[in-house]
Amino acid sequence: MTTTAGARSAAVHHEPFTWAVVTGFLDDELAHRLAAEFPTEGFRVAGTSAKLFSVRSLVVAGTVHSSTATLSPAWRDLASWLASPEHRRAFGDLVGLDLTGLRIDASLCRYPPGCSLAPHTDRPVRRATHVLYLNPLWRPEWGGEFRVLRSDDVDDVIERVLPTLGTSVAMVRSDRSWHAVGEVAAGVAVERRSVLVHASWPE
Ligand SMILES: O=C(O)CCC(=O)C(=O)O
Ligand SMILES: [Fe+2]
Repeated sequence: MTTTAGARSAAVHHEPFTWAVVTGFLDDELAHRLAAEFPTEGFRVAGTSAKLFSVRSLVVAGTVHSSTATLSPAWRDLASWLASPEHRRAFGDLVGLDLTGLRIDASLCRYPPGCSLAPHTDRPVRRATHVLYLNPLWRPEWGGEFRVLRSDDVDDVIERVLPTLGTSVAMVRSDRSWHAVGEVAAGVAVERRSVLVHASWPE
């Protein structure tokens, strides 16, 4: 599995919580293959907003989910790598944490047009989150941007990150880790695709 060991990460910010926009976490060729082979079957609906997004498990509590057997080789390899000690270290390096002993979960996400995610900090069981975007082309007017927020106000924005292939966002959960996803514009012909990776406190 070819991943990029030294992700081309921008600065890690520590205010008002620890977050970073990371580029090149996955090798370019692999990222393009994953985007081209992004599955569209086997998802379940999730979320609480009017327009729901859908998710599909890749890794559950450090174990590759059985349903990945139906995915392409590139996606099966990604799932194995996400469940590996090498990935745990790479993820920990992004956010400056030792993730030893934490639970790792990963899932695929699809946001259809009209879908958004209201400001939230993630649940306290989360220790750190890494969201990798799988959209080869994304225009700013399509919305769907990740918003790093200063508060629970959706317009109190520190940074907007377009969900383009090769970009990802890593953050450490805290009571101040406010973030949101802008609404994917109604009428765009694409959906917003991502892989959501969590390190959680053991239950
Ligand atoms: O998709 C994103 O950019 C962020 C998703 C998120 O914050 C979440 O699912 O908790
Ligand atoms: Fe979140």
